[in-house]
Amino acid sequence: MTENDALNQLRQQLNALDAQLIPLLEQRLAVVQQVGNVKAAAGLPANDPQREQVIIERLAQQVTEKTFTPAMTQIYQGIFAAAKDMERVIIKQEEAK
Ligand SMILES: C=C(O[C@@H]1C=C(C(=O)O)C=C[C@H]1O)C(=O)O
Repeated sequence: MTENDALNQLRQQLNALDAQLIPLLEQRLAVVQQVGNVKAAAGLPANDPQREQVIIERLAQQVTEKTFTPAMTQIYQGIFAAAKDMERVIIKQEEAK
């Protein structure tokens, strides 16, 4: 197998994994949208660092390959940032009403 074949095969594995991840991330964003609606109604801020800390600690327990923990934490920090941006849009829309 050439190096190019190996790269293509690995990228196909990534494509298959992404095909599983994307619908799950979409489901997560749909729940985040609902959280944004609840926070907007309750006057709560998007950012909840304590809750994020709990998620980060749980993922550190769940990750079986411990050398992946920093990368996984980084991924989740990106997820939190995107979630909070979405929530802030919802909260702002509610405040403008
Ligand atoms: C979704 C929430 O809002 C924010 C986003 C989080 C997330 O994406 O899991 C966690 C905490 C909050 O900073 C929440 O408060 O549960």
